[in-house]
Amino acid sequence: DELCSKQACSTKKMAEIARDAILYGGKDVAKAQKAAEDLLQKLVANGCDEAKAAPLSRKAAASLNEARSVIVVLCGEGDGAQEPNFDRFWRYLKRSADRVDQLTTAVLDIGDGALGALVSKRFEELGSTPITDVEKVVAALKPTASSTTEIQERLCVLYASQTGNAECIAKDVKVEIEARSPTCSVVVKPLDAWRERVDGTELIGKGATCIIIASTTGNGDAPDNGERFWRYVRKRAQPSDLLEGVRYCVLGLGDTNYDKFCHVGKVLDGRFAEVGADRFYELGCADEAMGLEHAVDPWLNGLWPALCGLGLIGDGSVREKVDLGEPVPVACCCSTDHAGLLLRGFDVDKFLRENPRGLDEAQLPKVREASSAEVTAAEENGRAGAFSAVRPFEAPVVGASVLADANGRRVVHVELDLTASGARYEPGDSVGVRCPNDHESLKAAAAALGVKEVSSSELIHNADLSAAPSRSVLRALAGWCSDTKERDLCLALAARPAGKLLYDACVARPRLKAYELLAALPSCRPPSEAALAGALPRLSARYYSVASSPLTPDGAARKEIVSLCFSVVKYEAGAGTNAAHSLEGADRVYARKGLCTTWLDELVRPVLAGKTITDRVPCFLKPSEAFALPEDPDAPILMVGPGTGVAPFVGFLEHRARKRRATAVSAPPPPPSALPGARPALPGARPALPGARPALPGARPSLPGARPSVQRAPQKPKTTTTTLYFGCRARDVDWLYRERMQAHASAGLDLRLAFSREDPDTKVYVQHLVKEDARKVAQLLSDGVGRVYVCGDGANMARDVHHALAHSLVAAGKAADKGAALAALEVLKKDGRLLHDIWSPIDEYED
Ligand SMILES: Cc1cc2nc3c(=O)[nH]c(=O)nc-3n(C[C@H](O)[C@H](O)[C@H](O)COP(=O)(O)O)c2cc1C
Repeated sequence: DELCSKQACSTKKMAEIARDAILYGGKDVAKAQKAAEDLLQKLVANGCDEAKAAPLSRKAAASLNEARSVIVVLCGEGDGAQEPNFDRFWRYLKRSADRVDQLTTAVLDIGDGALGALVSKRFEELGSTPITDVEKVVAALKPTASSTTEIQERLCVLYASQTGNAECIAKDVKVEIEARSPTCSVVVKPLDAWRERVDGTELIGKGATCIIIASTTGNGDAPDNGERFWRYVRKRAQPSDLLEGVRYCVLGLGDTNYDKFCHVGKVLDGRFAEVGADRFYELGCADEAMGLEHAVDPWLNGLWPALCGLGLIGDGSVREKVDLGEPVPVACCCSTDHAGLLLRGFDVDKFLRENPRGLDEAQLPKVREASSAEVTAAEENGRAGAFSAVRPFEAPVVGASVLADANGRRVVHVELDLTASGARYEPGDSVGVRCPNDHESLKAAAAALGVKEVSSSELIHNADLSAAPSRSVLRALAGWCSDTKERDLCLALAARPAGKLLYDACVARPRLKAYELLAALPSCRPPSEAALAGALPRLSARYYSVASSPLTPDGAARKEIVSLCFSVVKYEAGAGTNAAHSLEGADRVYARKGLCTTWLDELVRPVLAGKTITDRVPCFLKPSEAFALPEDPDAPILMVGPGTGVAPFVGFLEHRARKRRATAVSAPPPPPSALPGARPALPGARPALPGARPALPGARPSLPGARPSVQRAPQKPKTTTTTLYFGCRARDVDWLYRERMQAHASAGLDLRLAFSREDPDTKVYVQHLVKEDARKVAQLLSDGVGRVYVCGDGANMARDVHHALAHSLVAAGKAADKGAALAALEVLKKDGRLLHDIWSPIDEYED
């Protein structure tokens, strides 16, 4: 009646009525009405109390252009022209030229279907979006969370993780929450999946409680799987209520060796609050330099009560109060030869008595199937082409050489052809390499699964079998053990704080790998490859700096052949355990290898022997905006890159030289006597030219074909706008890219070499040379244009070089004291004139 009647009823009012309405009509109007009302009940039950059911009318038709969504329920025959409950609506609709592009429509015909066909066709002509599925209409009509006071609780753990630490912690958090509240279901996703919907709302949407675990990578950058959200949330234009109704807390992971410690975590924590989200628990910042667990464990210990306070989980108090008490005597129980995880001396019964809930079955996670959807594609970048960590390019290997191979240190140079990928790289960029799990780990996985060989790509390429088993992995393995002792051991290792000592001895110190543990648990049988892959952390990409220029030698064209160099990682783990913990056998040393560098080294061995290989390297380009060369190939730059830290500078030097050639602004040729590798006149004197060996009595003879030594060069090349500080052990041992460096030095590069093991009395490092050159360094730092680049080990070298730079400023009178010098360096960093590409030594173990 309301709809059909009354001139008195305004169009606006009609629009309100028609909005979210079910309109019914047709010859058998009673039947249509009944169907409409049933539907209405369904809508109301779905929280859609704005919806109305009303008969079709002309005015209803006239106000469709203001409606959002309409369901038309029809029951008639033929074309319905004479049916009063349809006719006027239809006549208006037929003649109307008003577009209804905003409208979602569903037409339900419970008669012979003819009227429905007419109306549907007309709706479409006018631009509406048809929905044939009523459930979808119901969902479309359902009010958004903002218009209702009943907000559904959701708990999401979102991680931004480059090398897997944050991801592991996120998965552990889920397992822990579900153990405390078995009815609670937690979604764990990469941060970039924030738009995914659960129950119709986004993961970071109204009503969600979000635990964000975010590491920082690059130079204060977000990891690939959090980068899109990172950009989205920081946009200035975002409204101040963007995240209203979201409860959150943030755990940042970082490393104090880097400048912007936990930058991503800190910024996200502040930004969420700025855009209306409600912080329910304080920010945590974990430092990898100190050991992440020192901050992560206390932060997690505070998280449970905070979630409990929100009524989201149970208190789990019993488990948290247990303590290991006296150290449990335990034979160090892992072995790389897979002899078995021996429990000699580990008294499981005693452990159980002391930790009544330490091995709680409820801790066992539900088996989760692997889902590639969890890995969101990194945003495709123009320069990176269409390839990413998720979809790597299979690059042919077109060259390789060994740069050093002595004293247990092997450094390899590899050339990959990226042409077909469409990527366009620049010096300063990095290449991410996605290596698969190694044969040994896949063999162990196949044995545990009871199959001849592993076939699932998810397990071969995406799950990290070599990662240290985290608590969630331990719990998954426990759940798959039929032997109770093995199961209890896994749970004991996962129990916190009770099992920490055990974990340190058996997992952390020896750097036990997940597959080794799997191999040592004969009764552990994962139900499927997907289940095993799903329990493991993601096998992340390893990044290597580009060590080449995309320009052809004459600088005239581009060729996307990219060079990388890497040191084949080998190290020992396990030593140094505190004997006071009475852990037998804990002093055993384990030989460990880096996964990716070992794989790459093996892959390119035939190339080194002059053969062509068909194997490809799955990789993708990671462009760097900041760590880039200035446009002008003659702009002054100073580079500090010892060891493989020199890689980007090899690319820089090649690029500058080629660019100069192309623009015909090359440096004047060097004087003929300025030969790189020349000897200085006096013992201990600074070599006149790079690479010179001091003329000490008994010095090693020159290599065959080496140029004769010369005394101090009479004149330096004029162009010394480019300076490189390179360091290694000894010139004949690990001077990487020696010939290239010498060639560049001949063309004007000021090459400064620090050899740490040539003089038994004095170890010379790059920072010493930076200090020696205080005046020149200070001049470049304060000239307003020059740039300084530092690449390599962030723990020691980068810090010492930083102090050496500060020292230079003071020594040259450019800063009053060290404090002022450090402040000046901070300004230079902000201005993009002091740039770092550094890694922590721990990476050496992990790649
Ligand atoms: C290449 C690289 C760059 C990094 N840059 C930073 C940084 O700028 N600030 C910081 O606090 N930590 C930095 N870190 C340390 C990481 O945040 C830390 O290792 C963290 O545990 C990694 O967590 P993820 O495995 O979840 O990515 C960097 C680590 C690497 C390997």
